[in-house]
Amino acid sequence: MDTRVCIFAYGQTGSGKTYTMMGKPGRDQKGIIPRSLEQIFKTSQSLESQGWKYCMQASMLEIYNETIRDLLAPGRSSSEMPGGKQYTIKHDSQGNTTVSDLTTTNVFSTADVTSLLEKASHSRSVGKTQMNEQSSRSHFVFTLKIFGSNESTGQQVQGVLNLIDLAGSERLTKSGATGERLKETQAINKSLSALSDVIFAIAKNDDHVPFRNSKLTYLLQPCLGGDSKTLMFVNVSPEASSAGETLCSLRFASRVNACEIGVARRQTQSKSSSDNSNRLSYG
Ligand SMILES: Nc1ncnc2c1ncn2[C@@H]1O[C@H](COP(=O)(O)OP(=O)(O)OP(=O)(O)O)[C@@H](O)[C@H]1O
Repeated sequence: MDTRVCIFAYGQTGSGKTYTMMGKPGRDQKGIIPRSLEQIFKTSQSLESQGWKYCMQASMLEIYNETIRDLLAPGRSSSEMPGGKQYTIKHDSQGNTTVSDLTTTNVFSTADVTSLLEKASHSRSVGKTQMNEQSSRSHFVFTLKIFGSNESTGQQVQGVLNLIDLAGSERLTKSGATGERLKETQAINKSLSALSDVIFAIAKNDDHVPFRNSKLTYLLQPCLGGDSKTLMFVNVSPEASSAGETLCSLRFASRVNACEIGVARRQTQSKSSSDNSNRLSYG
């Protein structure tokens, strides 16, 4: 049985999505990723006394111009040309997702994850826009797979946590994008609108949900809707010059927040787990 969770950071370029998800390493300003991992490791340790043993596997990828890149691949650096391996996404009948050839690393502590995050941040596609000196030009997806087994009761549980730093939503004129940057911005905007199409199709209970319209939505298909839990942070910039973008982001947030897209069911039999959420939470 699987518990699947997605947490997104959405917003205009430079509004603090990466800061929200990663924090500032080394300055004790932790983001959602290190905080979640700390919590997970703490909880797994506290459950040891009840016979639970956990195995955790992390992977990190980015989707840049609709192409998957493995951020933990040996020898990977941001100067590498895109292309090379063609990573393909597969879902099995149980809703387990695999990406072919993607590096998956066993992690045993928060320190392990921190060093992987550092490695991944050096490999991420960044570029300079008028809005942000170090702008993320890709969607970043951190995935933690958790396998738990209880020696005394024989129970087994599985979970998947996806933490996603989306590429910045931005209007072409404002971002100052030309050439490659323009192509990137168009790809980003297209995939963000594919994400909202999927969310709203699930909310409306449409027969067809267009998961296949972008790599991001196809990758996350089993983790969106159904029994899964999804949370979205919307980051906005307080500057007056960003008012137009802020309004767009807030409009998007209020539409998303109005979505009730399913009932998140508790999937584990662990006596200690709480079941206080029966609604997918957006916004
Ligand atoms: N709450 C905050 N406190 C302190 N600094 C912040 C905060 N939010 C953002 N920053 C800083 O603002 C700058 C832009 O933030 P960040 O890179 O997180 O934006 P972003 O939304 O991820 O942008 P992009 O989409 O272009 O990648 C960074 O230098 C970041 O450290």
